[in-house]
Amino acid sequence: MSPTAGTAAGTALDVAGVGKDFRGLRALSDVDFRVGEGEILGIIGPNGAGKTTLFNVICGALRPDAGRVVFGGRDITGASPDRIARAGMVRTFQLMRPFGSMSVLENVSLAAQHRRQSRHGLRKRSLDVVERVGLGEWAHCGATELPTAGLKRLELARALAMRPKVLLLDEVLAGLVPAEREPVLDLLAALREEDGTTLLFIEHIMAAVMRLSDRVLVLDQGRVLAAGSAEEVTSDPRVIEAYLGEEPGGDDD
Ligand SMILES: Nc1ncnc2c1ncn2[C@@H]1O[C@H](COP(=O)(O)OP(=O)(O)OP(=O)(O)O)[C@@H](O)[C@H]1O
Repeated sequence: MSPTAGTAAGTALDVAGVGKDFRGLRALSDVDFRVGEGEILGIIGPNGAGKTTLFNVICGALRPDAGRVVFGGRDITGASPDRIARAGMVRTFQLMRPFGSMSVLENVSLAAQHRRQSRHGLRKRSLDVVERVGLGEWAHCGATELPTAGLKRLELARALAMRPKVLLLDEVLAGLVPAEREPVLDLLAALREEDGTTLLFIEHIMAAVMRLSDRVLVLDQGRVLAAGSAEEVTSDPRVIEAYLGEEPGGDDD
């Protein structure tokens, strides 16, 4: 990871001209955007728009064919996911993959080991995070005993245990009923308010996008179709045609 000149102060993430092809299929094309420190960016777009591919490129799971990714002033294009996570950019996955033979706390501790800390510090950090996501009562239960909402919280806890500066959330609300979504949204808002965490979140549930985002990026066919406040993008006729028109509101997606 080499320092990159010219990154504006206060920019957490700079994605510049990113392109990605899968055997001739253009999944991302010239994607450009910046995220400020402590900003919350919602990412929306139709199925296949390239949202998850974008996360994979940012987090090092995929190497882009063009462009670069600069995190905290350092060019991380092509760095390994592990190295990027250690540097403080962490993602959650749409499909949760906890270690079923381990307890909730053990799963979180394992993630916490990514950041160097004492044994005592590690246990304390893991317990704090388990409490924070509301899984305190489940700490010593097997991870596979958790209901869907609990698995989502565990996925979030594992990411938080790595003390992210930038957190990328891939449909963290999917599969939750509205009453289960509220505490997760409150937690995400608190992460920014209390910890200053920068958040990027892919989401189909527009009520959540409207509530949480400072800014919204709309992807369509691998390109940035629009970017702006939630109000701006949701009233943009191109966005309505490409995405919102097909599934208005999306509250129970
Ligand atoms: N590993 C891969 N190999 C080949 N094609 C891929 C691969 N990953 C994604 N794609 C294709 O790239 C395009 C973008 O997919 P991606 O999963 O990034 O979209 P998305 O916006 O996240 O969609 P969804 O909302 O359905 O999750 C799609 O056409 C998809 O089929």
